[in-house]
Amino acid sequence: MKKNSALWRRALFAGHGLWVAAREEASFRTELLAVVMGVILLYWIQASLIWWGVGILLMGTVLAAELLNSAVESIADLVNPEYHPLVARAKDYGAAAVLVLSIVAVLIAVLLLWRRFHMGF
Ligand SMILES: Nc1ncnc2c1ncn2[C@@H]1O[C@H](COP(=O)(O)OP(=O)(O)OP(=O)(O)O)[C@@H](O)[C@H]1O
Repeated sequence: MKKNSALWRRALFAGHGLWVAAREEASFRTELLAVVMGVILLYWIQASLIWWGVGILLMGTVLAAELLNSAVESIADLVNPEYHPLVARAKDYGAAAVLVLSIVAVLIAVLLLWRRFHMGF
């Protein structure tokens, strides 16, 4: 496999990864839905620029973590398609990373709403 291909080709590979994840991974689709809801929420409460920045950063981080988790799952399934406790551990760690970031995102959304309706911006 040729390495370091042209930028446009690498962007195509990345776009293909996004497309496959959206098609194959239910968790990724759920998180895309959460991102749409997050954007609607930020728009609805007329969030300030800094909160838009925080929100976009968090949403992008959750999506990126899910993609990395899916990458780990694919490699684990390739290396060992049968049950193995280390595969379980690797997959559970990946899922835990996404869970931690998702909890952080929800807590920050609650903080944002609390600030918006109790203190304004
Ligand atoms: N080969 C395996 N060996 C041991 N445990 C496994 C194996 N495959 C899956 N598991 C267990 O099942 C869980 C779900 O794995 P699966 O590959 O189905 O991920 P998923 O449902 O796509 O999860 P996610 O929502 O994180 O993408 C893992 O976290 C792990 O505990």
